[in-house]
Amino acid sequence: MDADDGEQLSSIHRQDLIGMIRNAEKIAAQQKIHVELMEDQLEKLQSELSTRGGTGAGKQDVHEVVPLLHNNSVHSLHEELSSLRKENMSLKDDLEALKAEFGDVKGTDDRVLILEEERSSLESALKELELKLAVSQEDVSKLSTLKFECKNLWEKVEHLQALLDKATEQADQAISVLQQNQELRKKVDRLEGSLEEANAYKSSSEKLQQYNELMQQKIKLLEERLQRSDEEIHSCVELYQESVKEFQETLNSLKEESKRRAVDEPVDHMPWDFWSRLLLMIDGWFLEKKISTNDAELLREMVWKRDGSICDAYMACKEKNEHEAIATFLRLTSSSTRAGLHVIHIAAEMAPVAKVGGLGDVVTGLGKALQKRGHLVEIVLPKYDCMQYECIRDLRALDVVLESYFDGRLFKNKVWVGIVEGLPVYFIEPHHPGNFFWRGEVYGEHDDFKRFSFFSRAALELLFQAGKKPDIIHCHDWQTAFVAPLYWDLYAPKGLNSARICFTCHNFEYQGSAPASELASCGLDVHQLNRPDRMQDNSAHDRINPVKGAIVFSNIVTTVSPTYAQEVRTAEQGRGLHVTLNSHAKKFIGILNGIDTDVWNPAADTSLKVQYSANDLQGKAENKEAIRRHLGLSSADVRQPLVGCITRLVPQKGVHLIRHAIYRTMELGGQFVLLGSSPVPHIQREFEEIANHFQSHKHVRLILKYDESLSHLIFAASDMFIIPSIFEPCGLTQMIAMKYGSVPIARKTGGLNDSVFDVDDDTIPPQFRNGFTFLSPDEQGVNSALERALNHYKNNSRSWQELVEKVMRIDFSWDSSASLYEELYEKSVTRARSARSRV
Ligand SMILES: Nc1ncnc2c1ncn2[C@@H]1O[C@H](COP(=O)(O)OP(=O)(O)O)[C@@H](O)[C@H]1O
Repeated sequence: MDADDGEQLSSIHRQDLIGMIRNAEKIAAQQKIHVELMEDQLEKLQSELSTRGGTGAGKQDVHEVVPLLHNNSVHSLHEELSSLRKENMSLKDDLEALKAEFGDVKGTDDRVLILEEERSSLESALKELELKLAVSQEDVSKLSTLKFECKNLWEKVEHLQALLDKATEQADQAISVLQQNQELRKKVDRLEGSLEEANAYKSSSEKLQQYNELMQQKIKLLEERLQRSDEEIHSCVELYQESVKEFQETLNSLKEESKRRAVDEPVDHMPWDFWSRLLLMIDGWFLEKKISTNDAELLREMVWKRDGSICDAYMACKEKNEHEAIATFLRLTSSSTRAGLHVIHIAAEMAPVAKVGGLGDVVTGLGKALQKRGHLVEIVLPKYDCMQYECIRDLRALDVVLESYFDGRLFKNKVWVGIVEGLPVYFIEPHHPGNFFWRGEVYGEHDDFKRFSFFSRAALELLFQAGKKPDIIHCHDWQTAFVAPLYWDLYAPKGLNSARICFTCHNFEYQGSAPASELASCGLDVHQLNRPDRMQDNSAHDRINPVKGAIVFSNIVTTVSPTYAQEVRTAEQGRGLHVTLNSHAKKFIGILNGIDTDVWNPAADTSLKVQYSANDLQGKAENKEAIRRHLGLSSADVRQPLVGCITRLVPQKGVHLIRHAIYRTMELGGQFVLLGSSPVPHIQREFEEIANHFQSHKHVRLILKYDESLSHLIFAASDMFIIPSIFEPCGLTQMIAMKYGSVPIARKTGGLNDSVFDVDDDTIPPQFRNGFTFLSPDEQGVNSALERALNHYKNNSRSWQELVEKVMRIDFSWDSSASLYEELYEKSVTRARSARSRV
């Protein structure tokens, strides 16, 4: 509107100015004409005057009149003229000024044009704004409907929230009911267990009663017989005297025979390495087709019996070439008798060459213990790139190619032999493009299922092609669980049928289940095996479960402690397999692991600063001092208790309770050393932060790595050892700790419950009490045991020392556990033999 006004004003002003100019010009023109007319009149008058002045007489008059006239009119004319001129001049000036003003007006015109353009652009912008206004008005109307809807929704949400609150309340009630149910379930399970035991006890006491009656009858008979024989005795005395003579003669002949037998006694002075080397040499000859199956079998048995003649033969041909050596050995292949069982372990771990956890310790410890008891024990392992090769003696590749089936074709394998801890070991190196055991790790690869199903099949193929006739094939954990179905489905029909299968599950948390189709790669029939009573996973029907397969297909199923064997038969700890275990309960048993006392013996442990024993504990104190110095901990107080912990840092081990124990020990005035590492990144990070926090602390140190020799030092140096596991199938560290005089503080679960008994528990016979235990897996639980232990240590040093000596003397060797395995093996083999002979 302003622009319009301006424009209007300026156009009026302009027109006025033009009008004024035009008027001025008109007036100027008229004035000019007027001036010209006046000038013409003036000229005419002048010429008239000059004419009149020429006549004489008359001139005087005229001169008199004319000058008057002339003077007046000319003067007025002049005045008129000059005023006209002035007027004209001022008009000209005005004209000039008007022209200048006109020029300004023209400039104004241009500005007006620009303003005009601006106005039109403003106009279009205005239109746009109007449009937008219209749109936003529409939006506003929509918004108000939305607001309305929103309000409605809000009311509904509030209503739902109320319902949710109600539902949560009900769910809480349901959970508490569920928990009560679980408690009840547990109680029922326990009662069932007790009932079973009571039944067993009842039946055995009934048998005992029958037996007593029988015995009494027998005693009666014997008494009668005794009376009769009294009478006979007299007559016999004579005979006896005669017999004495005869006996003397027999005795002499027996002495002779015993002398002869002594020559055939097993050679005990040769180390196990020697016998294993002999065995591998014979197997090598057989696989390289240099000796026959029969000869190999006979020679193996001689080695197995530690026969003196085969030892002599080896000594005799030490310097000879292979051909002569074979000839010497073949001369020995005369008749021989069987001594013990032939046991072959197929496993993914073996300490110390390929150890990740307790499984490795079991394979070696049990293997050595069985070997000592007179059984022939062999181990089959994958040939990992990351093995401790320095722990293998006489490692060599056999000149033979072992072909085994996988994914529809045959793959070549290289077979290596070597001796580990005195045991003969076969290492299988697959020539498969997957480079299965060339990963720098034992486990944790994306294709573990493939890697270990391949290995299980190749291991059986090796036994088959080597013509072995084992009594027991013992497989471990899900990695070699495939052996059980492979043996019965594929190898027993081929002729490798002498064996019973024993499967040991070291931890039911790891079951290796996979999509069913993956089972076909190793040659198993998916269709036949993916069934609820065979290998089908109990919670996912399109998956197969190798551990379940081994439970179903093995003759003996064991786990690593009696308490864990009970625990895994419940829904909570069986991880889905409790149903399977319960339906195969007859062949399922828990046997507590032992520890390898050749490796874990403070009196002979070369990793220690000073060796020591229960009879002389001075060395233990020196090791404590040494580790404090080594780790930069304070040594100011010799009596300050040191708590140790060596573990994989995984949830099973109660990592949050370990963390709590570190801080609580510090508060109670103790020192804490943790050695451990975690495959779980966030746990590893969390402990790295704690380690950094205590980096230069005087009383706490965390070493986050795997370090075998440091572990020996910590066991020896610590006064107490904490194991707050959430669940623990067996656990070895509590036993190792005790062997080294470190008193265990442990949660009552699995194998810990079978090996650690509380010093304050009156229900346990005093001779078995050996540590501090707690039941509830929480901080209060840890505190209660930790505080009791530290108080005992501080306030009763005499009694503490007695406790240390006592725990060091407990026998945790493999001897008793190996004898239980031996018994299981023998029973199973005997059953199979009698079944075969019946057929
Ligand atoms: N960081 C470590 N460094 C050295 N040895 C370790 C470490 N962590 C665990 N170990 C050893 O591994 C074995 C653990 O066996 P066990 O107690 O049965 O637990 P798991 O088999 O569940 O790991 C023990 O011999 C223990 O000394």
